[in-house]
Amino acid sequence: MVGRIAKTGMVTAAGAMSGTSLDGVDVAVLRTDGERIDSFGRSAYRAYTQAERETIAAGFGQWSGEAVERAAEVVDAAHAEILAEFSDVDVIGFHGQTLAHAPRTHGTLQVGDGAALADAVGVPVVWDYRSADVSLGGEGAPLAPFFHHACARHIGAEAPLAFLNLGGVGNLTWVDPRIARPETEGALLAFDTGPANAPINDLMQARLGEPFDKGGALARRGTVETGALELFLAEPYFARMPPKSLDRNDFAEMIGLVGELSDADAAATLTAMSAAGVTEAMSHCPTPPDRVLVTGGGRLNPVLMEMLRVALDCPVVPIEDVGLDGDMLEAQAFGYLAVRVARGMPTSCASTTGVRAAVGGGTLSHPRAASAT
Ligand SMILES: Nc1ncnc2c1ncn2[C@@H]1O[C@H](COP(=O)(O)OP(=O)(O)OP(=O)(O)O)[C@@H](O)[C@H]1O
Ligand SMILES: CC(=O)N[C@H]1[C@@H]2OC[C@@H](O2)[C@@H](O)[C@@H]1O[C@H](C)C(=O)O
Repeated sequence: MVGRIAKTGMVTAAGAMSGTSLDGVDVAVLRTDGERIDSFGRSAYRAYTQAERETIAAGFGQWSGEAVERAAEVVDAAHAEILAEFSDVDVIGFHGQTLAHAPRTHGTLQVGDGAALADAVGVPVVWDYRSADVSLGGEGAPLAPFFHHACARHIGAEAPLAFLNLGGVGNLTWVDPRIARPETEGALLAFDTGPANAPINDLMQARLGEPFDKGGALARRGTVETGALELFLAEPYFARMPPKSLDRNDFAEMIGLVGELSDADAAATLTAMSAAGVTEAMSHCPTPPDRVLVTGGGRLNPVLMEMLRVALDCPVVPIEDVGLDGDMLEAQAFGYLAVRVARGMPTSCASTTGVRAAVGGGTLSHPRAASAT
């Protein structure tokens, strides 16, 4: 039936992700049955303009009101534009844009209207991935771990390994690929490691009017201020047992810790903080992973990568080393999860978000014209 998703077999999904660093929208296609990855397909990127970025950023940390509505309009329009080129897929996974995330108190907010997007593109859309998990007591994040598990099996990994996403916020997934189902106890442990690029970007913007520290060039010229690093590591977040998750700006005050330092020393110290969050995280892994596969923009920062290599006891490599796409992994994840949601399969469990029982989070919206047939 037009606009319906086959109940079995491989389907083609496009995932769309707008991450916390607000560079733009990533879209990536894959073929999957919601369990196994068959193949990866084409991808596309739609950058936000500076004006769009500012409109979305004005909504950060807010739960409702005009700034949130304006941000949602920008997110909807950008996604409708880029996804118009993907109307040939069976299902779209639409993450939306996280504006605020406080699972224990307020909940979690990803703006973007998946029902309207389904109508606009003419393809079923899975969206609002995090709310169900939060309403059942989970953190609502991270959600990529079930996909990381599928990736580990796809690349033929035979021993526990870790996926590290270094976006605005960092998140780590420890995977035992020998366990067939991600929701089985012992297959996964996942949580946010701490800030990754967000404080570095904020520093660069505030001090130099640049969006990020390209190639870690500024940090490379600086010296790490160990006093500030120690204060950072005293944050109770690091001692907390996982699962745990963060909002983009939860560590925004870190900029204050480096306020008196030169630009280069401040950049070096914030970069060291990101690496230290990951080092702390490794101590929570059930067994030492045999390697860490790094995804997200932070893998392109050689200073951050060097700090991780010095601190960790196993190889730390960009995820391209195993043939995966570090720019598109999150978009692929939400395409993969869309198929799972459409087929009633779980997308998170106690060891990824802390939710009591495995849950399939996400709303499936069919294009209205198609569902009327
Ligand atoms: N060449 C580079 N050198 C240094 N840093 C880089 C480079 N390229 C990207 N980055 C950093 O990576 C960031 C983008 O990372 P990414 O696209 O993974 O974030 P995101 O997906 O928006 O975040 P999240 O995963 O938290 O939602 C940039 O804002 C920048 O800080
Ligand atoms: C609430 C939210 O949007 N969290 C994001 C953010 O960006 C990285 C980290 O914090 C992770 O928890 C999550 O994104 C990835 C894609 C995830 O859910 O796996």
